[in-house]
Amino acid sequence: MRVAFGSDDENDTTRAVVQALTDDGHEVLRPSFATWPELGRAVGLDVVEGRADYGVVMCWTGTGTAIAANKVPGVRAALAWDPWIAKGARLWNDANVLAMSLKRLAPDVAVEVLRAFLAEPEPDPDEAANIKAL
Ligand SMILES: O=C(CO)[C@H](O)[C@H](O)COP(=O)(O)O
Repeated sequence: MRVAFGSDDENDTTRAVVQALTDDGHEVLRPSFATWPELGRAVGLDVVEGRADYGVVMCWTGTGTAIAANKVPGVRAALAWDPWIAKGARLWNDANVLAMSLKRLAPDVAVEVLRAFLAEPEPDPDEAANIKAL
């Protein structure tokens, strides 16, 4: 898949996420930005304008980039910190952008969260009306 990735800082966790995307055969897009609000918007635009299938945004907390991405119409960004939350974001919310904290997730946990998010191909049809109402 094509995954747009942006992070406002770099550490072992962000490097592990990018490495996992590459190892898993995804095409990684790296939009340019200066600030974390721009980062969320740039990744969100890559998704809604069709350059990427999914987005991954990271900042110290994950929250700011999630809010910024969610300001882009059509983006459903979810802040996730464990694989179950990430899976649920895809399954029950049809999230198209994953947001994670680069400070609070260990590299192996962030990679597990990432893989859980990208492994869930289709939302639960029972949630279609709720997702449409978002
Ligand atoms: O977590 C964040 C936003 O939610 C940012 O990463 C954190 O606030 C640091 O930003 P800056 O380097 O611009 O001060």
